[in-house]
Amino acid sequence: MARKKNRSKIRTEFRKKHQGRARDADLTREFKTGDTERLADAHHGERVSGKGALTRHRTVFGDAIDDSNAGLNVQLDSDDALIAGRVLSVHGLQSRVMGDDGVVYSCTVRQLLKSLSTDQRHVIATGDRVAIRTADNQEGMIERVEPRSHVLSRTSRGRQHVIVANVDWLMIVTSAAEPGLKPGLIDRFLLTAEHFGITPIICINKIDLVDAAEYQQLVGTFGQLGYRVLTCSAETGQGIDFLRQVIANRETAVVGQSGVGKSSLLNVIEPGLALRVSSVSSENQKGRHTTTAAKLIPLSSGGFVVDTPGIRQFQLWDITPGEVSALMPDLRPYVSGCRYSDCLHLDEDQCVVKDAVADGRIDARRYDSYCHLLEEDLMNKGR
Ligand SMILES: Nc1nc2c(ncn2[C@@H]2O[C@H](COP(=O)(O)OP(=O)(O)OP(=O)(O)O)[C@@H](O)[C@H]2O)c(=O)[nH]1
Ligand SMILES: [Zn+2]
Repeated sequence: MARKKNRSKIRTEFRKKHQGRARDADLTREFKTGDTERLADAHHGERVSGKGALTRHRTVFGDAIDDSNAGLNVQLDSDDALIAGRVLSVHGLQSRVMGDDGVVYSCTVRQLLKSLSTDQRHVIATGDRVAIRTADNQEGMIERVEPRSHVLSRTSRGRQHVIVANVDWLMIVTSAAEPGLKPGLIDRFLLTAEHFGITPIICINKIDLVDAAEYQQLVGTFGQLGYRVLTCSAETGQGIDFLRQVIANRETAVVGQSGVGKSSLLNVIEPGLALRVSSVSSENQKGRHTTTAAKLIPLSSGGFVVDTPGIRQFQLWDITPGEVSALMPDLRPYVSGCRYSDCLHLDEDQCVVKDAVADGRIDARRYDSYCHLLEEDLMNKGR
């Protein structure tokens, strides 16, 4: 009996050991024969092919080796350890990466990654989650880019240009007064959020300047559509604790018209940031999105905000007229009932959306906003 037990134990141990070796052998074979690297990369999420000397193959596949293989990792040289980090900003071939150790490293990009053929103009985007190999001097090399979740991007000459990657929230800042609230602008930013699959939060700032009751109906309309709306004041501090909680441990892109108080809000959310607050906006930021790079700002509560001129005015770059109604949760349920499958719900016959507006099932202001957007912005594009 004792012998039996022993044998089964030995078999189990042998199997474990053997499986470990097989896995190791597979990895080694892949790279030793490896003039073609097949980083059909569980990490990068893209099929990749290219050439390169892969002396550090175990590191590349580091996460793919499961715990039962921990023994293999122990044998690695200590300098083979990669640090996870977030790309704070990209400047040409250099990126600033905040490592999980809290240190900001100036990083280059590994040659193999640079040579990857992707749809993006740059392999690395602000907000990317990366694995870096570091040296003592706060310099490093980006070895791996993790798959991106939501991105804000725009298409330029047929190529997707990622402005910022891995964004959770789109914080749409408006002001109750000075400048007065523009619901149509909120609608546009909501479409942007819907288009990119990013959760919007509508912040009505400068609530100290008005009677909050004025906005109850508007807040109600957005709330009924399932959007989160909050009123706040950077001046009095109203709503700030809540806002701080909402964005803690998230990545939040901040958008909104000039002068609504974006910098002021961020300064009270994160004392010490000292973002410039301007009483009058003198800068015309139109078109600046083409040149202004996004920057991630770490928050002490965890998470990051992205606040750059290029993102602030960010809206509707890649949305076509036909897509808009599907991005509006109040119009969406009706669109399939229209007579024409390509109905734009403007002047067409037997339009179910227009019927729903006529009998109050769709808010008339929202429909108005939809018409304005299509007729004045999207259908005039390029004129
Ligand atoms: N009364 C009041 N004034 C505010 C509030 N928040 C900001 N302001 C004022 O509004 C003005 C504009 O604030 P900013 O924070 O610079 O606005 P911004 O949205 O960052 O503007 P840009 O940088 O031009 O995009 C400043 O004079 C602020 O002091 C608020 O909650 N209440
Ligand atoms: Zn229609």
